[in-house]
Amino acid sequence: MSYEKSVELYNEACDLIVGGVNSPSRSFKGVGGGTPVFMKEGRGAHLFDEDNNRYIDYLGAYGPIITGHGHPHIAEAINEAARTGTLLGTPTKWENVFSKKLKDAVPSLEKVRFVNSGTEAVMTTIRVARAYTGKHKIIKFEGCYHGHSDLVLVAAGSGPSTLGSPDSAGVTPNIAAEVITVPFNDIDSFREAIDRWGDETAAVLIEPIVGNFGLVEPEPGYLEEIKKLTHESDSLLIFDEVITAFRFTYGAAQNMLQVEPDMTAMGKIIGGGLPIGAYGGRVDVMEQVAPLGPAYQAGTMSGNPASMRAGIACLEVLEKDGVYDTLDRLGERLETGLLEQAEKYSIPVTINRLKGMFTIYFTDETVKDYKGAERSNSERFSIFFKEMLDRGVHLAPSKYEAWFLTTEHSNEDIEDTLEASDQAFAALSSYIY
Ligand SMILES: Cc1ncc(COP(=O)(O)O)c(C=O)c1O
Ligand SMILES: NCC(=O)CCC(=O)O
Repeated sequence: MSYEKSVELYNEACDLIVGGVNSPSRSFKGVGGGTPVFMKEGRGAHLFDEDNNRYIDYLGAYGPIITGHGHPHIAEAINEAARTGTLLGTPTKWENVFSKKLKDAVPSLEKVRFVNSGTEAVMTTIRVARAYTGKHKIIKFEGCYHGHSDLVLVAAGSGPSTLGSPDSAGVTPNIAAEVITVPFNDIDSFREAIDRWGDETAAVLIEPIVGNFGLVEPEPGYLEEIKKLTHESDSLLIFDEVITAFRFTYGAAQNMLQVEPDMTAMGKIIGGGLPIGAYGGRVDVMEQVAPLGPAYQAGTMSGNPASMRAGIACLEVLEKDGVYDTLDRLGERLETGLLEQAEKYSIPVTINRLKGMFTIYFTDETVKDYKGAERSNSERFSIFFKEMLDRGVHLAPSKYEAWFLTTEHSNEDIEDTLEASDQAFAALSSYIY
């Protein structure tokens, strides 16, 4: 495949934009370097780059694009918002319509607030928890990523881990000292942390199903025990469902897992591809927020009609019968095919999958925490990634991310992907053996 135009654009971008990208996850540093592909169009399950190469897309823009690129129902909602005012600076009925839709799907959201990104949503839940409890520290889990606000850039997975800096520079030691980190799926470590720090802990912040050191599910009973211990120490439980909300079911992961947090942060899918974040939870906790309470949070762009209407339209697509079963069926076919091929070429892999989201780890061990994901083979992932890209399959350029299926992937896309992966595994085995 020729990437001439991407190379040209990337060189130009490097002169103009720091690192040539507007989010570090988009650089190819995590896969040994190279030129990120410049896309000019997305259509359904496919992307088209500036050199007119076509890709089957499994990046899904890092998760939001669950209904495929340019979905007509969402496009129509955005067009309508463009015609009638993208930003009015007053309340609009769309905020009510959308809040009600979210609340109906996720009952723990007694009250909500819309913001503009997952980062903002999580950042604010922490502030609100501090206001409510009068305590300062938070407990988070190693390798979970919660956006780029200061407090959560400690032991962060995803982009920070990919670039080898899970603890960001520029976060002051005082702030870092407010964060206690424990390994995911290890209840004894959590118990020790809460025994030691519970009296000072405002909130326990967790991805109930992890998406940032690949996809990792909680072990049975783990979240229930976390919730019990958190409440025993008069701290609040916050679920970061920025990736997981509306990913596996029409609702949040908490609906499936049957564990309700005190507050939830959301983003990605609920914006239908436009910038969005939302947080919500128990009414007595949420009433800490201005103008009712003393915790300040605001936003010029918050609740803008375009994001609201795109989000509502996206949920209207997702609430149709059979959407999540289809994602599951396509995911299962891919998982089975990839495992068969890996075995054929004697390449040890582990796949963690839930419905239409999965991660392939180049390791023979079960991956249940960040350390396990970290031990998986980076070099093999990088080779596989590039071989797939060259064959028109677009994945996230990091072993810590996931593949995301959309409602627009067809059986043919899956079979074409498996044809490409068979060749990618063959090429990889020639590097190894
Ligand atoms: C679980 C989780 N929380 C928060 C964020 C931050 O969201 P955003 O990139 O919209 O700020 C992300 C982004 O990937 C995420 O995966
Ligand atoms: N899983 C982590 C992300 O999706 C981050 C995307 C970005 O920061 O560009």
